[in-house]
Amino acid sequence: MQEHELQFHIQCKKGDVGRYCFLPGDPGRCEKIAAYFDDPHLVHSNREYTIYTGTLLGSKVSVCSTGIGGPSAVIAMEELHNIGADTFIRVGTCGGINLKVQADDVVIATGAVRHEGASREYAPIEFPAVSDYQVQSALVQAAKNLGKPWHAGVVQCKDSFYGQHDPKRMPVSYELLAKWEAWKRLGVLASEMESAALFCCAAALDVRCGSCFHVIWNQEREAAGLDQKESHDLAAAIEVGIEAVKLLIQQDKA
Ligand SMILES: O=P(O)(O)O[C@H]1O[C@H](CO)[C@@H](O)[C@H]1O
Ligand SMILES: O=c1cc[nH]c(=O)[nH]1
Repeated sequence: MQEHELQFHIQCKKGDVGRYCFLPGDPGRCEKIAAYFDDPHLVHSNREYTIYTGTLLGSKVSVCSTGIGGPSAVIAMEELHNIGADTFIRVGTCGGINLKVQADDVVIATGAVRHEGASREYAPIEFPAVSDYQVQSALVQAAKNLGKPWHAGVVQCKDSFYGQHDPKRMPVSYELLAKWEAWKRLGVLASEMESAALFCCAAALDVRCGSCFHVIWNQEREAAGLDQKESHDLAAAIEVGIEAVKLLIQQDKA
């Protein structure tokens, strides 16, 4: 598809989006992220894809929601890349796994477990789903600059939200429970759904991608009787993402 044509799913064309794109799952998060831009405007909304564009430090930036799961996330990345985007930051939510990860913390992904399907159509399973080093470093620096509680490490991605939260009821519980135990023993920080596919798609397209997350809860802390906290205020994760893009814009200009 040509860059001047409307992209099939996001219904945008070259000029509509910036080089830097935020990728939340929830379309309702786009307006909240765009509120941090200078001169934000709604570009288009189609299916799960809602797109706003504005500027940060004078550079054009956009936010495009991706919906839930890898397949729709990589469609967004492919089509945004077709029309000029080359730097992506997923600002998502996750559920903690590692006991040190608490509700309201910010998790920054260094890599993602590929327990999902979409990444397999980009890279053989031996290939690691890792975030871009520059984006990852900018996210860590941003969390430090803003004084937010943060953790950097591996996140787990899967295709079934209820396979994470109610694995015993699934016919393949033997596999889900055994692998979940492995993620715990390997120190995996948290569970979400899109980064593995996005990181592999980014490698295939030769673009930069990183992820940061708001921790909603931690089912392992709850199971251990440590707490039952739940938080739905994503402000810290959004602010870390915005600050990271500002750092990247400054580095790219230099
Ligand atoms: O809040 P978002 O960004 O959608 O991210 C997480 O929330 C959804 C599941 O509730 C999945 O998309 C998961 O990755
Ligand atoms: O527990 C959670 C929370 C958000 N997203 C997930 O995929 N899992």
